[in-house]
Amino acid sequence: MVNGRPLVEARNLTKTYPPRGSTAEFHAVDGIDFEVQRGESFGLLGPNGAGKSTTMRMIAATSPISGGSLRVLGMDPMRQGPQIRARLGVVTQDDYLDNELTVRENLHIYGRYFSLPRAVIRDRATRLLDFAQLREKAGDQVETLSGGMRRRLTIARALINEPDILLLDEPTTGLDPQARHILWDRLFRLKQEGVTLILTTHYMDEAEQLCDRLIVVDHGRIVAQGSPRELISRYATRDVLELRFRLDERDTAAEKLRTSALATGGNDTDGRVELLPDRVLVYAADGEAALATVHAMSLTPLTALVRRATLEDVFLTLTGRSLIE
Ligand SMILES: Nc1ncnc2c1ncn2[C@@H]1O[C@H](COP(=O)(O)OP(=O)(O)OP(=O)(O)O)[C@@H](O)[C@H]1O
Repeated sequence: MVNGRPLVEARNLTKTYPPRGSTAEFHAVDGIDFEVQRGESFGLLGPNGAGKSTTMRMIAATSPISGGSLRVLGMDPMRQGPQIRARLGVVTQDDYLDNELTVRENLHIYGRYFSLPRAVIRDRATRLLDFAQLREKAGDQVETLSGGMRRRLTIARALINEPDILLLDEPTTGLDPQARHILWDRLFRLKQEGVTLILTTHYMDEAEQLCDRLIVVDHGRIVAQGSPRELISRYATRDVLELRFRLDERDTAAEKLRTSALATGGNDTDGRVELLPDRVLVYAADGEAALATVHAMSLTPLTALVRRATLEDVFLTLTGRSLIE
Protein backbone atom coordinates (compact mmCIF):
# COMPACT_ATOMS: atom_id res chain seq x y z
CA MET A 1 0.00 0.00 0.00
CA VAL A 2 1.01 3.59 -0.57
CA ASN A 3 -0.20 5.57 2.42
CA GLY A 4 -2.76 2.84 3.00
CA ARG A 5 -3.76 2.62 -0.67
CA PRO A 6 -3.21 -0.18 -3.19
CA LEU A 7 -0.06 -0.03 -5.34
CA VAL A 8 -2.14 0.07 -8.50
CA GLU A 9 -5.71 1.35 -8.79
CA ALA A 10 -7.53 1.31 -12.10
CA ARG A 11 -11.04 2.73 -12.44
CA ASN A 12 -12.94 2.45 -15.69
CA LEU A 13 -9.53 2.30 -17.38
CA THR A 14 -9.79 2.62 -21.13
CA LYS A 15 -7.45 2.56 -24.08
CA THR A 16 -8.67 3.41 -27.53
CA TYR A 17 -6.65 3.36 -30.71
CA PRO A 18 -7.61 5.82 -33.44
CA PRO A 19 -9.42 4.59 -36.55
CA ARG A 20 -7.20 3.12 -39.27
CA GLY A 21 -8.38 3.15 -42.90
CA SER A 22 -11.99 2.05 -42.87
CA THR A 23 -11.86 0.59 -39.33
CA ALA A 24 -13.60 2.43 -36.51
CA GLU A 25 -11.95 3.59 -33.28
CA PHE A 26 -10.84 0.49 -31.40
CA HIS A 27 -11.27 -0.14 -27.67
CA ALA A 28 -8.29 -2.31 -26.77
CA VAL A 29 -9.09 -1.84 -23.05
CA ASP A 30 -12.73 -1.11 -22.45
CA GLY A 31 -13.38 0.24 -18.96
CA ILE A 32 -11.73 -2.07 -16.46
CA ASP A 33 -11.49 -1.76 -12.66
CA PHE A 34 -8.91 -3.50 -10.53
CA GLU A 35 -6.53 -2.98 -7.62
CA VAL A 36 -3.19 -4.53 -6.80
CA GLN A 37 -2.07 -4.69 -3.17
CA ARG A 38 1.54 -4.75 -1.97
CA GLY A 39 3.04 -8.24 -1.87
CA GLU A 40 0.35 -9.64 -4.11
CA SER A 41 0.91 -11.66 -7.23
CA PHE A 42 -1.71 -10.35 -9.60
CA GLY A 43 -2.48 -11.79 -13.01
CA LEU A 44 -4.18 -10.72 -16.21
CA LEU A 45 -5.32 -13.87 -17.96
CA GLY A 46 -6.78 -13.81 -21.43
CA PRO A 47 -6.29 -14.83 -25.04
CA ASN A 48 -4.12 -12.98 -27.55
CA GLY A 49 -5.52 -9.55 -28.29
CA ALA A 50 -7.49 -9.33 -25.02
CA GLY A 51 -5.76 -6.08 -24.04
CA LYS A 52 -3.29 -7.43 -21.48
CA SER A 53 -0.11 -5.87 -22.92
CA THR A 54 -1.90 -2.60 -23.49
CA THR A 55 -2.89 -2.53 -19.81
CA MET A 56 0.69 -3.31 -18.78
CA ARG A 57 2.03 -0.48 -20.93
CA MET A 58 -0.37 1.96 -19.26
CA ILE A 59 0.76 0.77 -15.80
CA ALA A 60 4.39 1.10 -16.90
CA ALA A 61 3.65 4.68 -17.97
CA THR A 62 4.85 3.99 -21.50
CA SER A 63 1.42 4.37 -23.13
CA PRO A 64 -1.06 7.10 -22.17
CA ILE A 65 -4.48 6.13 -20.89
CA SER A 66 -7.47 7.20 -23.01
CA GLY A 67 -10.08 7.32 -20.25
CA GLY A 68 -10.92 6.46 -16.66
CA SER A 69 -8.22 6.77 -14.03
CA LEU A 70 -5.05 4.97 -13.11
CA ARG A 71 -2.80 5.42 -10.07
CA VAL A 72 0.49 3.58 -9.86
CA LEU A 73 2.39 3.75 -6.55
CA GLY A 74 0.07 6.61 -5.68
CA MET A 75 1.15 8.56 -8.76
CA ASP A 76 -0.41 9.59 -12.05
CA PRO A 77 1.29 7.83 -15.00
CA MET A 78 0.35 10.71 -17.31
CA ARG A 79 2.22 13.27 -15.24
CA GLN A 80 4.75 11.29 -13.22
CA GLY A 81 5.97 8.71 -15.73
CA PRO A 82 9.70 8.98 -14.93
CA GLN A 83 9.12 8.74 -11.15
CA ILE A 84 6.91 5.67 -11.65
CA ARG A 85 9.32 3.98 -14.08
CA ALA A 86 12.18 4.44 -11.62
CA ARG A 87 10.32 2.23 -9.14
CA LEU A 88 9.12 -0.45 -11.55
CA GLY A 89 10.82 -3.51 -13.01
CA VAL A 90 9.48 -4.22 -16.47
CA VAL A 91 9.83 -7.45 -18.45
CA THR A 92 8.29 -6.94 -21.88
CA GLN A 93 7.72 -9.60 -24.53
CA ASP A 94 10.75 -8.37 -26.49
CA ASP A 95 13.78 -8.45 -24.22
CA TYR A 96 15.98 -5.75 -25.87
CA LEU A 97 19.10 -7.38 -24.39
CA ASP A 98 22.39 -6.34 -25.92
CA ASN A 99 23.52 -9.52 -27.69
CA GLU A 100 27.09 -8.42 -28.11
CA LEU A 101 27.67 -7.67 -24.45
CA THR A 102 28.15 -10.23 -21.72
CA VAL A 103 25.48 -11.27 -19.27
CA ARG A 104 27.05 -9.21 -16.48
CA GLU A 105 27.57 -6.18 -18.74
CA ASN A 106 23.87 -6.19 -19.60
CA LEU A 107 23.05 -5.92 -15.90
CA HIS A 108 25.63 -3.17 -15.37
CA ILE A 109 24.36 -1.08 -18.27
CA TYR A 110 20.83 -1.26 -16.96
CA GLY A 111 22.00 -0.27 -13.48
CA ARG A 112 23.73 2.78 -14.94
CA TYR A 113 20.49 3.69 -16.70
CA PHE A 114 19.03 4.12 -13.20
CA SER A 115 22.12 6.14 -12.20
CA LEU A 116 23.03 3.66 -9.47
CA PRO A 117 26.57 3.93 -8.01
CA ARG A 118 29.02 1.41 -9.52
CA ALA A 119 29.61 -0.46 -6.26
CA VAL A 120 25.86 -0.91 -5.75
CA ILE A 121 25.48 -2.18 -9.31
CA ARG A 122 28.34 -4.65 -8.82
CA ASP A 123 26.83 -6.07 -5.63
CA ARG A 124 23.32 -6.29 -6.98
CA ALA A 125 24.48 -7.82 -10.28
CA THR A 126 26.32 -10.57 -8.40
CA ARG A 127 23.26 -11.31 -6.28
CA LEU A 128 20.96 -11.25 -9.30
CA LEU A 129 23.22 -13.57 -11.30
CA ASP A 130 22.87 -16.08 -8.46
CA PHE A 131 19.14 -15.55 -8.32
CA ALA A 132 18.85 -16.09 -12.08
CA GLN A 133 21.16 -19.13 -11.90
CA LEU A 134 23.47 -17.46 -14.40
CA ARG A 135 26.63 -17.10 -12.36
CA GLU A 136 28.60 -19.45 -14.62
CA LYS A 137 27.40 -17.52 -17.65
CA ALA A 138 28.32 -14.08 -16.29
CA GLY A 139 31.19 -13.56 -18.75
CA ASP A 140 29.44 -15.10 -21.78
CA GLN A 141 27.99 -13.09 -24.60
CA VAL A 142 24.21 -12.88 -24.39
CA GLU A 143 23.77 -14.26 -27.91
CA THR A 144 25.04 -17.64 -26.67
CA LEU A 145 22.25 -18.02 -24.08
CA SER A 146 19.24 -20.34 -24.42
CA GLY A 147 15.74 -18.86 -24.51
CA GLY A 148 15.14 -19.71 -20.85
CA MET A 149 18.44 -18.13 -19.76
CA ARG A 150 17.67 -14.98 -21.72
CA ARG A 151 14.32 -14.69 -19.98
CA ARG A 152 15.92 -15.17 -16.57
CA LEU A 153 18.49 -12.50 -17.40
CA THR A 154 15.70 -10.15 -18.46
CA ILE A 155 14.01 -10.68 -15.10
CA ALA A 156 17.30 -10.19 -13.23
CA ARG A 157 17.87 -6.98 -15.18
CA ALA A 158 14.39 -5.73 -14.28
CA LEU A 159 15.24 -6.22 -10.59
CA ILE A 160 18.45 -4.14 -10.63
CA ASN A 161 16.66 -1.04 -9.28
CA GLU A 162 14.96 -3.11 -6.52
CA PRO A 163 11.54 -2.20 -7.88
CA ASP A 164 8.35 -1.92 -5.84
CA ILE A 165 6.46 -3.80 -8.56
CA LEU A 166 7.72 -6.27 -11.15
CA LEU A 167 5.66 -6.27 -14.35
CA LEU A 168 5.97 -9.40 -16.48
CA ASP A 169 4.31 -9.57 -19.89
CA GLU A 170 3.89 -13.21 -20.93
CA PRO A 171 7.02 -14.30 -19.04
CA THR A 172 7.17 -17.88 -20.32
CA THR A 173 5.74 -17.66 -23.83
CA GLY A 174 7.92 -19.54 -26.30
CA LEU A 175 9.84 -21.48 -23.65
CA ASP A 176 9.99 -25.27 -23.46
CA PRO A 177 8.36 -26.98 -20.45
CA GLN A 178 11.61 -27.38 -18.51
CA ALA A 179 12.61 -23.73 -18.99
CA ARG A 180 9.10 -22.66 -17.95
CA HIS A 181 9.35 -24.65 -14.73
CA ILE A 182 12.73 -23.15 -13.88
CA LEU A 183 11.31 -19.68 -14.46
CA TRP A 184 8.21 -20.40 -12.37
CA ASP A 185 10.48 -21.53 -9.58
CA ARG A 186 12.37 -18.22 -9.72
CA LEU A 187 9.16 -16.17 -9.84
CA PHE A 188 7.74 -18.18 -6.99
CA ARG A 189 10.81 -17.29 -4.98
CA LEU A 190 10.33 -13.60 -5.67
CA LYS A 191 6.73 -13.94 -4.59
CA GLN A 192 7.80 -15.53 -1.33
CA GLU A 193 10.25 -12.69 -0.78
CA GLY A 194 7.24 -10.36 -0.92
CA VAL A 195 7.89 -8.77 -4.34
CA THR A 196 4.65 -7.48 -5.86
CA LEU A 197 4.18 -9.17 -9.22
CA ILE A 198 1.82 -8.20 -12.01
CA LEU A 199 1.89 -10.65 -14.87
CA THR A 200 0.01 -11.34 -18.04
CA THR A 201 -0.40 -14.80 -19.39
CA HIS A 202 -2.58 -16.87 -21.65
CA TYR A 203 -1.46 -20.05 -19.90
CA MET A 204 -3.96 -21.12 -17.30
CA ASP A 205 -1.46 -23.37 -15.53
CA GLU A 206 0.86 -20.38 -15.13
CA ALA A 207 -1.95 -18.28 -13.69
CA GLU A 208 -2.89 -21.08 -11.31
CA GLN A 209 0.70 -21.56 -10.18
CA LEU A 210 1.70 -17.97 -9.70
CA CYS A 211 -1.27 -15.71 -9.14
CA ASP A 212 -2.92 -14.99 -5.80
CA ARG A 213 -5.63 -13.13 -7.63
CA LEU A 214 -6.40 -12.48 -11.24
CA ILE A 215 -8.68 -10.82 -13.70
CA VAL A 216 -9.85 -12.79 -16.69
CA VAL A 217 -9.97 -10.44 -19.68
CA ASP A 218 -11.52 -10.84 -23.08
CA HIS A 219 -12.00 -8.17 -25.76
CA GLY A 220 -10.73 -5.49 -23.39
CA ARG A 221 -13.23 -6.28 -20.65
CA ILE A 222 -13.02 -8.12 -17.35
CA VAL A 223 -15.19 -11.22 -17.49
CA ALA A 224 -14.32 -12.50 -14.01
CA GLN A 225 -11.97 -11.83 -11.11
CA GLY A 226 -10.85 -13.63 -7.97
CA SER A 227 -8.30 -16.17 -6.82
CA PRO A 228 -7.78 -19.17 -9.12
CA ARG A 229 -9.58 -21.35 -6.58
CA GLU A 230 -12.54 -18.96 -6.25
CA LEU A 231 -12.90 -18.70 -10.01
CA ILE A 232 -12.85 -22.44 -10.48
CA SER A 233 -15.40 -23.07 -7.75
CA ARG A 234 -17.63 -20.27 -9.06
CA TYR A 235 -17.52 -21.05 -12.77
CA ALA A 236 -16.76 -24.74 -13.03
CA THR A 237 -17.62 -27.99 -11.32
CA ARG A 238 -15.08 -29.92 -9.27
CA ASP A 239 -14.51 -32.48 -12.01
CA VAL A 240 -14.47 -32.50 -15.77
CA LEU A 241 -15.02 -35.61 -17.81
CA GLU A 242 -13.10 -35.48 -21.09
CA LEU A 243 -14.40 -37.83 -23.74
CA ARG A 244 -13.00 -38.51 -27.20
CA PHE A 245 -15.32 -40.07 -29.74
CA ARG A 246 -14.91 -41.23 -33.31
CA LEU A 247 -15.44 -38.12 -35.41
CA ASP A 248 -18.63 -39.47 -37.03
CA GLU A 249 -20.10 -40.25 -33.58
CA ARG A 250 -19.00 -37.13 -31.73
CA ASP A 251 -21.89 -34.74 -32.47
CA THR A 252 -24.58 -37.31 -31.77
CA ALA A 253 -22.86 -38.35 -28.55
CA ALA A 254 -22.65 -34.70 -27.41
CA GLU A 255 -26.35 -34.22 -28.15
CA LYS A 256 -27.27 -37.35 -26.19
CA LEU A 257 -25.17 -36.17 -23.27
CA ARG A 258 -26.85 -32.76 -23.35
CA THR A 259 -30.29 -34.28 -23.00
CA SER A 260 -29.27 -37.02 -20.55
CA ALA A 261 -29.69 -37.41 -16.81
CA LEU A 262 -26.24 -35.84 -16.46
CA ALA A 263 -27.59 -32.47 -17.50
CA THR A 264 -30.01 -32.23 -14.59
CA GLY A 265 -27.39 -31.37 -11.99
CA GLY A 266 -27.94 -29.00 -9.09
CA ASN A 267 -26.57 -25.86 -10.78
CA ASP A 268 -26.11 -24.38 -14.24
CA THR A 269 -22.61 -25.71 -14.63
CA ASP A 270 -23.14 -29.24 -13.35
CA GLY A 271 -23.86 -31.44 -16.34
CA ARG A 272 -22.97 -28.79 -18.92
CA VAL A 273 -21.59 -30.30 -22.10
CA GLU A 274 -18.98 -28.52 -24.25
CA LEU A 275 -18.16 -29.70 -27.74
CA LEU A 276 -14.53 -28.95 -28.64
CA PRO A 277 -12.89 -29.87 -31.97
CA ASP A 278 -11.17 -32.89 -30.48
CA ARG A 279 -13.10 -33.59 -27.26
CA VAL A 280 -16.43 -33.48 -25.54
CA LEU A 281 -16.31 -32.08 -22.02
CA VAL A 282 -18.88 -32.89 -19.37
CA TYR A 283 -18.83 -30.73 -16.24
CA ALA A 284 -19.72 -32.80 -13.20
CA ALA A 285 -19.38 -32.52 -9.45
CA ASP A 286 -18.48 -36.21 -9.42
CA GLY A 287 -16.61 -37.20 -12.58
CA GLU A 288 -16.50 -40.91 -11.81
CA ALA A 289 -20.27 -41.02 -11.32
CA ALA A 290 -20.70 -39.10 -14.59
CA LEU A 291 -18.50 -41.62 -16.38
CA ALA A 292 -20.62 -44.47 -15.02
CA THR A 293 -23.70 -42.70 -16.43
CA VAL A 294 -21.98 -42.34 -19.83
CA HIS A 295 -21.28 -46.08 -19.88
CA ALA A 296 -24.85 -46.85 -18.83
CA MET A 297 -26.03 -44.81 -21.84
CA SER A 298 -24.15 -47.22 -24.11
CA LEU A 299 -21.95 -44.45 -25.43
CA THR A 300 -18.54 -45.73 -26.46
CA PRO A 301 -15.87 -43.03 -26.18
CA LEU A 302 -12.42 -43.90 -27.55
CA THR A 303 -10.91 -42.46 -24.38
CA ALA A 304 -12.37 -41.11 -21.16
CA LEU A 305 -10.54 -39.08 -18.56
CA VAL A 306 -11.74 -37.58 -15.30
CA ARG A 307 -9.76 -34.54 -14.18
CA ARG A 308 -10.12 -31.58 -11.83
CA ALA A 309 -11.44 -28.36 -13.37
CA THR A 310 -8.88 -25.67 -14.27
CA LEU A 311 -8.96 -22.00 -15.23
CA GLU A 312 -9.20 -23.16 -18.83
CA ASP A 313 -12.67 -24.45 -17.96
CA VAL A 314 -13.50 -21.15 -16.31
CA PHE A 315 -12.59 -19.30 -19.50
CA LEU A 316 -14.59 -21.73 -21.61
CA THR A 317 -17.62 -21.32 -19.36
CA LEU A 318 -17.38 -17.54 -19.45
CA THR A 319 -16.72 -17.01 -23.13
CA GLY A 320 -17.67 -20.23 -24.89
CA ARG A 321 -14.16 -20.30 -26.32
CA SER A 322 -11.01 -22.13 -25.39
CA LEU A 323 -7.94 -20.14 -24.31
CA ILE A 324 -5.73 -22.46 -26.29
CA GLU A 325 -5.47 -21.38 -29.90
N1 LIG B 1 -0.65 0.57 -31.45
C1 LIG B 1 -1.79 -0.05 -31.73
N2 LIG B 1 -2.66 0.44 -32.65
C2 LIG B 1 -3.82 -0.18 -32.92
N3 LIG B 1 -4.24 -1.31 -32.30
C3 LIG B 1 -3.41 -1.85 -31.39
C4 LIG B 1 -2.15 -1.26 -31.05
N4 LIG B 1 -1.58 -2.03 -30.08
C5 LIG B 1 -2.43 -3.05 -29.83
N5 LIG B 1 -3.53 -2.95 -30.61
C6 LIG B 1 -4.68 -3.85 -30.62
O1 LIG B 1 -5.23 -3.86 -29.32
C7 LIG B 1 -5.70 -5.17 -28.99
C8 LIG B 1 -5.12 -5.59 -27.68
O2 LIG B 1 -3.71 -5.84 -27.88
P1 LIG B 1 -2.78 -6.32 -26.69
O3 LIG B 1 -1.40 -6.46 -27.25
O4 LIG B 1 -2.97 -5.47 -25.51
O5 LIG B 1 -3.39 -7.76 -26.38
P2 LIG B 1 -2.81 -8.89 -25.46
O6 LIG B 1 -3.95 -9.38 -24.64
O7 LIG B 1 -1.62 -8.43 -24.74
O8 LIG B 1 -2.41 -9.99 -26.51
P3 LIG B 1 -0.95 -10.56 -26.87
O9 LIG B 1 -0.77 -11.69 -25.93
O10 LIG B 1 -1.14 -11.00 -28.29
O11 LIG B 1 0.02 -9.43 -26.71
C9 LIG B 1 -5.34 -6.07 -30.16
O12 LIG B 1 -6.47 -6.26 -30.98
C10 LIG B 1 -4.27 -5.28 -30.88
O13 LIG B 1 -4.28 -5.57 -32.27
